[in-house]
Amino acid sequence: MTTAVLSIGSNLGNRLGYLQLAVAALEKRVAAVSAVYETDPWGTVGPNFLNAVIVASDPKLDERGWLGEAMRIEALAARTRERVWGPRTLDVDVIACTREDGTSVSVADERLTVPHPRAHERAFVLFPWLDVQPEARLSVDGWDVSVRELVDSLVLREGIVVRRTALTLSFAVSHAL
Ligand SMILES: Nc1ncnc2c1ncn2[C@@H]1O[C@H](COP(=O)(O)OP(=O)(O)OP(=O)(O)O)[C@@H](O)[C@H]1O
Ligand SMILES: Nc1nc2c(c(=O)[nH]1)N=C(CO)CN2
Repeated sequence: MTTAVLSIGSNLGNRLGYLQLAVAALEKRVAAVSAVYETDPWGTVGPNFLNAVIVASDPKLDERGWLGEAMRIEALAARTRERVWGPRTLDVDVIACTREDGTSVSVADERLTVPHPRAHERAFVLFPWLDVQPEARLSVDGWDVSVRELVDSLVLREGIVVRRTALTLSFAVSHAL
């Protein structure tokens, strides 16, 4: 059993519909879903994104299984990769992964890096993450830091660059996994 923090984003087509597709595709494994945020493109140009964060648990998946799920769900949204960080119907990233005993997964190879190596500098990940795990912590360059502190320092440096919307994503509540 592992629990994953997944970041979802869309800036092409029916953005809210694609985020909802991602939540629905995870079915009863979804434990929590953040608010939906409208965000300026970070590190790229193009249309604004809608972003959110999902917490999901699965008794059978490890971190590589979650990457497989992320890719499966992107394929459901007909995600294409024309250029790096180009507009996309749906992006699903594995931000962090925790084992049943509470320990955090740490891996880095050519296919998968967890925690996600750029999560700590992305307001579009950190703000929604705090909605669903207010006490979340993240390993950054080997240092264990609170996500709230990361958000506070981002706000000091860049100001508020994400906007919480009234849009919502619905999910099936599971009581027994
Ligand atoms: N934690 C992770 N989550 C998702 N993909 C990852 C992760 N670590 C490594 N990858 C690899 O990154 C590859 C490229 O992913 P993708 O094209 O979605 O990048 P991106 O989301 O546009 O950029 P970024 O990784 O900066 O968010 C994937 O094929 C996957 O193998
Ligand atoms: N606002 C925002 N900017 C981005 C996003 C994203 O989801 N939201 N994803 C990126 C590559 O994964 C690059 N830049």
